[in-house]
Amino acid sequence: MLNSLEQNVQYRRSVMRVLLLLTMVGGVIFSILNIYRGLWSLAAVESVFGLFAFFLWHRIMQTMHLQRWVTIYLLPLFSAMVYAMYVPNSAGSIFVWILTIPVISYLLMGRKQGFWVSLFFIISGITVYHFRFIEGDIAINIANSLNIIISVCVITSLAHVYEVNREKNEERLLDLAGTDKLTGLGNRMKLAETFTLYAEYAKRHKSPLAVVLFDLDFFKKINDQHGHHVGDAGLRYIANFIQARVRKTDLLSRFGGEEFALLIAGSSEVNCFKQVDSIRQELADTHFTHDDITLTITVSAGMAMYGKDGDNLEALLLKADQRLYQAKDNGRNCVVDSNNQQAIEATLQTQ
Ligand SMILES: Nc1nc2c(ncn2[C@@H]2O[C@H](COP(=O)(O)OP(=O)(O)OP(=O)(O)O)[C@@H](O)[C@H]2O)c(=O)[nH]1
Repeated sequence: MLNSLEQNVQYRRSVMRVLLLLTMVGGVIFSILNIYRGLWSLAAVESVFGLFAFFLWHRIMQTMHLQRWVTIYLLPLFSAMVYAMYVPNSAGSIFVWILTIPVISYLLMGRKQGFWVSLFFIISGITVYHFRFIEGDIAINIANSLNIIISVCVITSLAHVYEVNREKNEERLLDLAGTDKLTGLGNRMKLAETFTLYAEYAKRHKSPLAVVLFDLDFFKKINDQHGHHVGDAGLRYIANFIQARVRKTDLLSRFGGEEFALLIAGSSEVNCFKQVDSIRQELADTHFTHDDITLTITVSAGMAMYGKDGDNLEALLLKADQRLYQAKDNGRNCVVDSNNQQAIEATLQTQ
């Protein structure tokens, strides 16, 4: 599953590909036409853009610096559109290309940059158009100017509204893709995305980051004895219970069937252990009631620390999972971290 950043990049790569193809075809056709008309400078600019588009054709699908290439390509392209109107003997119909600027810049640069780039080149385009093509009858000039300004406003507004809605829909879809339906918590995708950000921060600031795996004890019994709907309610109850006892910056996600993963950022190992253990203890002391059935649900947990136990999510989850299994072997309803791991191993061996 793609994260939000990658999703946006893929979409822009496809739009850029279409633009490059059109520029290559347009570059060839218009440079031949302009050579024929004796507009050498314009023909040279168009040929250069055709070649530039050809150069970018494969690169744009692989580059890590997509936005940089988009900017390097679009700013001279829009300048060339304005320049094409300025060249003596060029056709007034070139102005229709100016109308494509808001659509192209919103699609490729997003809402904010797209707006400013559109504004700058549209104003430049209109100014050059008036300077080159508007003369004679005042009434016709006013009508021409109004036509141009209104059509530019319509296209820019539509591009703006489209991009705002597209961004919102994309955000909503990614939100849904990262949410577990039963509990409303984040899922594995959300966990992986958040871990990437938190790990980057932890590395840079040398601050602690813990990965905790919780697993409900004897959960199968609850399903078997009281039905799946009670099991589901139990999962929601545990999700809310833990969520209410962690900080807003901690991320609780549903990792699998009856497993939850918790990322705790900025707390030392000792403090994380205390926090997780107090959640476990409080849960064991609390009753859960659903459909007149009252139960006590307990959890076992395994904890791993970024840096000490690994520097990627897979390694940390593996370590936390091993400790979770030790907690299960140790009789359940307990938390295992690197500090009590050896003591537990020793106890288990002497048994
Ligand atoms: N109600 C419900 N049950 C689920 C869901 N996902 C997984 N389960 C159940 O969770 C249970 C997990 O059982 P086990 O893996 O045997 O673990 P356990 O019974 O909790 O025992 P220990 O983990 O060893 O303490 C299975 O019965 C699954 O059907 C879910 O979304 N809803």
